[in-house]
Amino acid sequence: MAINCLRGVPRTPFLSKPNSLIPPPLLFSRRAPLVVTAAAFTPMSYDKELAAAKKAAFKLMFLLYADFGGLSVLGFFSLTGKVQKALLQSDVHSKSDKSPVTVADYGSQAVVSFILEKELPTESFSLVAEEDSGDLRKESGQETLKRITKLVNDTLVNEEAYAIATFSMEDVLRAIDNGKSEGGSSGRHWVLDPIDGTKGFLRGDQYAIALALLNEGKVVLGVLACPNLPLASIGGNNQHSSESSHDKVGCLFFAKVDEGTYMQSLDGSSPVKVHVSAIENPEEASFFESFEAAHSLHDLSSSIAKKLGVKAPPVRIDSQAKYGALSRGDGDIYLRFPHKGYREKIWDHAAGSIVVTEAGGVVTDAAGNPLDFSKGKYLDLDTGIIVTNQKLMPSLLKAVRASIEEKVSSL
Ligand SMILES: Nc1ncnc2c1ncn2[C@@H]1O[C@H](COP(=O)(O)O)[C@@H](O)[C@H]1OP(=O)(O)O
Ligand SMILES: [Mg+2]
Ligand SMILES: [Mg+2]
Ligand SMILES: [Mg+2]
Repeated sequence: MAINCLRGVPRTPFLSKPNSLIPPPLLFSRRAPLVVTAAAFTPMSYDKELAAAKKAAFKLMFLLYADFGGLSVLGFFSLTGKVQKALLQSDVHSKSDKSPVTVADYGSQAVVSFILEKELPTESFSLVAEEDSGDLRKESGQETLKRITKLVNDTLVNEEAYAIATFSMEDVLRAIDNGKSEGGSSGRHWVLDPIDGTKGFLRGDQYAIALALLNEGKVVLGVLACPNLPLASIGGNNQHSSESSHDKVGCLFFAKVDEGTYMQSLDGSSPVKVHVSAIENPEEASFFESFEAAHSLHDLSSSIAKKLGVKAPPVRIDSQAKYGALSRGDGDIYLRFPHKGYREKIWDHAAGSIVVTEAGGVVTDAAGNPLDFSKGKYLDLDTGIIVTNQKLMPSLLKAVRASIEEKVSSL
């Protein structure tokens, strides 16, 4: 089978829970009817939170953008883009699980942590994020820490409002360690994958900065910045492409609960609302899966695609860019079946899942259950993650069940 590998390249407002301090009979009494009801159902807009998350993601997009040439006028760079990019990609370390981590992963986590704290000073700050400072505190991590600190200072150089002349190495370590929260089902928690798809980043392929906010265990907003994703569709449908968008890369997706999903480019143009594809016939569908065979069972995906009658070859790309691409209808299905023993983390799916669901799609585990982000940093799920539009989901679930049963009985 030919493989398509991409390279380089208001509905009802959200209502808060009724105020539990108000005794239930009073809510319905004649003495205080309307006032209580209005106070009890204050809509939560998350406007401030979204603005802060977008600010952080845009800054990182500009910084990590594949070809900085046209953007240096904005004053974010002390180095030319190509040199900076080479530096970011050259300092690669291996974590205890053997996965790679770079100056960009650490730097991105520190920048997001600083910006959220500074932009939202009145809110209690909890961040569940992928990286920690353990290796950077060792003697062997000092050179890397210096590079990260320079990257953070270069990124935040124009932020006079933050009233910090320069960030020290200790400031950077503390900002990274802000990400140690465990999350859970109560209160608010930011969820961050500072570079999702580090392997794609290192290859010059797809990667994403993925930031989401949980409230009472539910994802209420998500921002997904994909610096290498073309503005034009990467699927066969090409519904968002125009002459000028063909060569442009750099897409930022954002979504708030019950308010839809939007996509914005780096050139300052207005956001456009996006929707998942409306395809109903699986034979016309195309599907995304991991570029890395070690991240997802490609043979299981191809068995599912065959059962569904999907004709197009898989589109294999790294990171949550798959969720972004699916949210604008570039493809119709995303299949993810990690190898046995792998535990999915919430930062690998929180932003992507709200971007897809607010665009009209459905995200479930292989048994059809919605993803539960309230259990701490891991997702506790059945076998894998499947994503598609509402029309295709019933037949996709049937094909997934049949393929998994076949696989189990062949063992
Ligand atoms: N062995 C693994 N199986 C599945 N996913 C993995 C594995 N190792 C790392 N990942 C994570 O999977 C995601 C990328 O998957 P893909 O590109 O295949 O969709 C990333 O979040 C990556 O982490 P990271 O954020 O460190 O890059
Ligand atoms: Mg990683
Ligand atoms: Mg990740
Ligand atoms: Mg990561």
